[in-house]
Amino acid sequence: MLTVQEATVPSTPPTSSAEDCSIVTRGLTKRFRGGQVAVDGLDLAVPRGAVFGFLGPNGSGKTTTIRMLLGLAAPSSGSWELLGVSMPRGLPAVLSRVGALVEGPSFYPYLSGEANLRRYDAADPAADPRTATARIGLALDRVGLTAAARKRYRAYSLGMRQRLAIAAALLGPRELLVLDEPTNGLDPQGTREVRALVKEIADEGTTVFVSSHLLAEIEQMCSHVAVMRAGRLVAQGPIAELRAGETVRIRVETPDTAEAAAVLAALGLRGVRSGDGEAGAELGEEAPERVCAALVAGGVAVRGLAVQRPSLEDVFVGLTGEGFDVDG
Ligand SMILES: Nc1ncnc2c1ncn2[C@@H]1O[C@H](COP(=O)(O)OP(=O)(O)OP(=O)(O)O)[C@@H](O)[C@H]1O
Repeated sequence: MLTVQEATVPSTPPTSSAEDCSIVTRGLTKRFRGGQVAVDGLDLAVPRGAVFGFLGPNGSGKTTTIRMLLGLAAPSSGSWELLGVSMPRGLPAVLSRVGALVEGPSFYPYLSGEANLRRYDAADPAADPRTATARIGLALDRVGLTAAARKRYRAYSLGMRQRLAIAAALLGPRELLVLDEPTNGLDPQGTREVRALVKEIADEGTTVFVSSHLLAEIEQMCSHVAVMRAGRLVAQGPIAELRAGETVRIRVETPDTAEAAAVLAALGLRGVRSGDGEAGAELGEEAPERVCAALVAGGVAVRGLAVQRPSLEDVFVGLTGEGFDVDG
């Protein structure tokens, strides 16, 4: 279920039932001491098994929300559930089922990846030292670092470093993985590695909640998205549903613009436009190859034909009436 909310209108709770969700928030709000409202009445519903993109420009409240979800910051008002358990009371019971990468763990450059994980695990009072070796081996395997386990951390590439940080969040079996801007500061190769890893982890059945200020990244990685702006939720839902409302257009490059427009109109296509060496229309249910055949049969010299799908950014602009002003 896609919900779109005006930044100025109080948000309505999403309709997904709480049992089907790994994260639910109701009216979650954080007001800092100076009076600044960083998160304002947030109603999130993160379905189990989703790769849920939490998207918003820098300063829109993503980290503050994640910190509240994990019990690292106290909300000013509102409530939330993780894995169906009411928080913050249930935190001790639930946290071992939740892996998180928020303020990236600091690793020792002179120790190997494996030794770093060993230290990290030893610092967790909830982790059983008797199973440490097996769990560390499994976590390294999951992030594809088994071969580099004995290599010193300082010799790791940026992507390997971030994968090790994710391994640290996977030192036990997790039902939910929360990643705050996991590709921040990575080169394109590292970004690809992390993106592929997130997909693999999700394929194994773990719900992944991942924040980013990069729309393209969320688009490539996630099944669902929530968009934040200035502490408020602007839209949330499955990306496929966001896309379902989009208008796909067909564009013909031709010197015969008037004739092309006539053929498009004769096919019953809506929104026909022509001029400046091209003609176009909304594709609707029509197949592009049929449009092409009709143009050629109609004597139109077709120099180029393109099906234009709006980017997710265009969809958001259409939904919210505003641009999505983010870096990258
Ligand atoms: N401890 C704090 N005290 C006062 N204001 C804060 C505090 N932490 C965050 N803020 C403010 O709250 C707002 C939301 O910040 P937050 O870090 O949650 O945003 P974000 O979307 O995660 O951005 P970024 O990607 O830059 O971290 C910002 O305006 C920020 O300056």
